[in-house]
Amino acid sequence: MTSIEQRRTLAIKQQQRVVDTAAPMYVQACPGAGKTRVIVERHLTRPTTGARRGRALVSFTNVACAEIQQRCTKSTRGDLLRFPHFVGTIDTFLWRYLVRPFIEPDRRRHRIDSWDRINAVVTVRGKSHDHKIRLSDFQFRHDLDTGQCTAQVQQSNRVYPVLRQLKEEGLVQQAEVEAVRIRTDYARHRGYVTGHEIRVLARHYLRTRHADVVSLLRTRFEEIIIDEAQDCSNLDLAILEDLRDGYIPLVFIGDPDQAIYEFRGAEPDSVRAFGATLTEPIELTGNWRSTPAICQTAATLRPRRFARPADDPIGDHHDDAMGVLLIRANAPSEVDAAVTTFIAQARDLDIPAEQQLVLAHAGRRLPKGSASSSQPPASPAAARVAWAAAVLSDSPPQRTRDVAYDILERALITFWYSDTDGATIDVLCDRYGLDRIAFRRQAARAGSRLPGVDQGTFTEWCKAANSVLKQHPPNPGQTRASQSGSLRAGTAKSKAPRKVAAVSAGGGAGEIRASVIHQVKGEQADAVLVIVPEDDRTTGMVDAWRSGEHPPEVAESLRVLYVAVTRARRLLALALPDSVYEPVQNHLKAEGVTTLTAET
Ligand SMILES: Nc1ncnc2c1ncn2[C@@H]1O[C@H](COP(=O)(O)OP(=O)(O)OP(=O)(O)O)[C@@H](O)[C@H]1O
Repeated sequence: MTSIEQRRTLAIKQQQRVVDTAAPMYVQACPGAGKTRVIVERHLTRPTTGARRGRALVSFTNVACAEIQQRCTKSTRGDLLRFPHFVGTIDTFLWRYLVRPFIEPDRRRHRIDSWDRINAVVTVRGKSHDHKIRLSDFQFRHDLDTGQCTAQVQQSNRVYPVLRQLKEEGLVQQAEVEAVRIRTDYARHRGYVTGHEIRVLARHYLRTRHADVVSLLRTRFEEIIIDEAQDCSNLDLAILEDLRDGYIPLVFIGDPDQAIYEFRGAEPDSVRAFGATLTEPIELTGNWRSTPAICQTAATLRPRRFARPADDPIGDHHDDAMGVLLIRANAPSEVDAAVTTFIAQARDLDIPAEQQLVLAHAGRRLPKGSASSSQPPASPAAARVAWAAAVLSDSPPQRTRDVAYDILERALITFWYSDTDGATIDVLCDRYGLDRIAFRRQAARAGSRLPGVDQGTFTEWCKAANSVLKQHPPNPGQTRASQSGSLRAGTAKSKAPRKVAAVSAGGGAGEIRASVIHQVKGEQADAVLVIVPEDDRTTGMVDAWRSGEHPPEVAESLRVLYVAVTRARRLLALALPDSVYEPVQNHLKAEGVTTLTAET
């Protein structure tokens, strides 16, 4: 048996190879392999040629970009984040280098990072009332052959209540068709572009002005590193194929087993196939994050056709003998008891609350009252303003603060000028002659004077909030266009404002965090509880897990489970219904995974 030092040396050698090898390169990394560290190291140590030629580090989320930024800054190399380099999201990269320079002068486009920036909402007429879902709650897919766009509601805590109603009334498909219609209208007729349109345009310019696009990129970048490559959609891969064919050096680094955006066309086979056109994969197989039992459990979840030995646990918990905790939880009501058991076990291991994470595939499976505070409610406007007031009183991260100010600014403009949908705050400021910076200051002042969310009913809160808005006219001497922009409690009249705002008390401090799995990609926690629900797919999914043959209808569910399991550093707990409890337990045991049982 090789010693831990030897195993770490091997893993560091693998990482070093990725740092040193010239592009093009395909890197297939296991969970916890330290991809970000390797990418930053490459950026720190490999020179670029020429003062105006840099490296592009492209990722899919702001969180991943922030991590890269933090590490460069920590190494006192903040210069590596600026010109001629690029560190940012794929959306910004495509916009800045493949779209914006080529837009025809007569076709104005306004880039927005989310459809929430123009308050775009999909309305579907229901039996008793209209159902509203934010356009940002849909995922879009582009058919490469026909150019046709389709939409799907994205699972999240905030979308669940309305999604349930739509399902009950058989209106989901209608909502999705309407989402495509609204999106097309905003993009075609008003020139707004978000990630999807940017990709469609990038592909268009790659086809119509291929030589120009490729020449710009080759002059500007030594290489382009694509992090979290498993999230590439079919459209992203088509764009990357064009870049590869233009001899642009690509470093394509990811973990296809963690591909969980199949609807967008992020299919692990396509990601692997594209990677293989660059080079033979360089593998990172050392897991710096998890215990041996967690690495073994992850290995059981990979499809047989890509089976490989469990990744090597080489981090701080490499010799932690803790087994995987199995908890029975049948009815949704038993989930709370499972969480209590999990917390008790985590406490026994001295794992603090902020290192405990409860995960489920869909928001409705999470324990009651555990809604995440980081996203505002979908509607009504008054609930969003209450959310903004509540989160701003708790020193939120910059991104949450920006969303909150955006909501307050919109509330103020709506209060004074009525309808604001379909335009960004910048456009509205232009329209009404407001100084953008002064207006943000005013919205911040109004926000700080909004009533607290812990007293009275929501009707009372709205009344008090309206009088605050009334004291903040955007222009001196302003009169209201109409009364229609006042905040209204709607059906939440007698509810507590905090509940309507969906913000947990104390901003979640000291409380356990719960999330849908899609929202914790790339993160880690000392203790993770994964809730496996009882539904019509559970048995099929567990059968596939046991056999290693993953048919298409459950393959992505198993990858989602894989992502969840691999977030854990020390304690992994699975809450399982009776129907699959024994099969999972037996399977893990047969695969040599130590399990612990707990009755709730
Ligand atoms: N060479 C190393 N020495 C010590 N710790 C390391 C090393 N490489 C990575 N780590 C640590 O391992 C942990 C996992 O790294 P990271 O989060 O970058 O993994 P990842 O490859 O992005 O995983 P995933 O895809 O599962 O999110 C981090 O805490 C990181 O600091």
